[in-house]
Amino acid sequence: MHDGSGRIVVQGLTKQFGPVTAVQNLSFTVEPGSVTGFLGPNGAGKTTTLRMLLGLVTPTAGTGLINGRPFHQLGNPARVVGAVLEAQGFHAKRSARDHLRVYAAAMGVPDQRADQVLQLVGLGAAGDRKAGGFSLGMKQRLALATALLGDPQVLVLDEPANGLDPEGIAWLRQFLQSYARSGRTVLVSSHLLAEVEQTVDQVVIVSRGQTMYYGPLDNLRQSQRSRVLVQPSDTGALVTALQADGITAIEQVPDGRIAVTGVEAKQVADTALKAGVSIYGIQEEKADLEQLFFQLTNGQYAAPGVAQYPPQQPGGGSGYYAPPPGYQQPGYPPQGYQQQAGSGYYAPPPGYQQGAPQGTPPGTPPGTPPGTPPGGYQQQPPPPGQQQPGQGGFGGGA
Ligand SMILES: Nc1ncnc2c1ncn2[C@@H]1O[C@H](COP(=O)(O)OP(=O)(O)OP(=O)(O)O)[C@@H](O)[C@H]1O
Repeated sequence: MHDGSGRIVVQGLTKQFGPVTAVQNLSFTVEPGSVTGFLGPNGAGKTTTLRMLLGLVTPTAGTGLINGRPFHQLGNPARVVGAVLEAQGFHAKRSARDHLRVYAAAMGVPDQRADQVLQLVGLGAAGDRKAGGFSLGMKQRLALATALLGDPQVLVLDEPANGLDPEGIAWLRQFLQSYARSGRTVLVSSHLLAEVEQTVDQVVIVSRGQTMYYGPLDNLRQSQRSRVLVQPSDTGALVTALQADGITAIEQVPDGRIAVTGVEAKQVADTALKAGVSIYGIQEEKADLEQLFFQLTNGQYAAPGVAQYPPQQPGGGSGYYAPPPGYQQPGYPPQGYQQQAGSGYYAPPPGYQQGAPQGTPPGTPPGTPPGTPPGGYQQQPPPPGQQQPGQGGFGGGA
């Protein structure tokens, strides 16, 4: 019926709702044994993608496969895929245990499994309580318990941290990681990078229905480029001197300082000294991951207090303003990621790809060295020793 690989393959998925392109040519692969974060701001197309993957929405184009099959060809899909799209739909007057027993019967697993999954999600003491009286966080846990009933090989969760308190979020992190470490596949969406940052092995970052980054979070982290903020006695003279030294990624920040990207403070200070320019203040600054996420998803430079300037015109005018690292003009493809040397200032962060062209799905495995060019992303061959459904020992099985 299916290949038992536990792999999710999204290939060229597209969904058009009338004039709205909710998802556009999205491609990625989620391997077993890993947690993949599916990240993007509100309206980016995450839920629509998950709904297509789970057979709830018909794609306009492309495919979403689990174990090599579309969802509706999985046979007893609840035994293969556990999914939570929203923590709703509980009968308010039914106890958590009874709710789970109804689902257990429908998918052919024994009643006792209800108590097992209640324990698993930390609701062991709340089994007799009516779901209608549950907090949002408890409903999230109950929804997760429902998804776990069939001891599925693949977990697909849409914003599972919504409504969870910090302790609940910490618990969820640990839970998802151990689930993946047992050889299962976990795909979890969020609009907050910080929420999943400590959990995920790789991320698919989407914006306006398109892939903005796909790869290990570490690669994105290592792509952060520092810049030097400097307060010179003579801005024009320092800029000229820097340019003469071949340093062209320079911008002005609103407080009057200039920001120089891709160099160390010492280099800027040495150039200033050579040019007879005094330095009144100098500081190295590193963009954090959250800023990179904003850049990728909003097309805006998110650092507070930093103005956006048009790209430098070769040889033209005052000509020393350049966009900050990673800056993207609104629209697509983003303009901020261009070649590093020569005409442009910015390299794409490792893993960045332009719209995931159909037929060449990316598939960089965790651990790919930083700096791997987008062209290096290829679909991975099946890893050896794939877990078969029902194996893996997490949660005891049904
Ligand atoms: N059934 C529908 N009919 C029309 N438009 C839709 C439908 N479902 C989603 N959309 C639109 O598709 C786009 C993507 O929505 P989607 O819910 O997939 O985004 P999302 O990333 O999950 O956002 P959120 O984090 O807010 O849930 C939005 O512009 C949304 O309005």
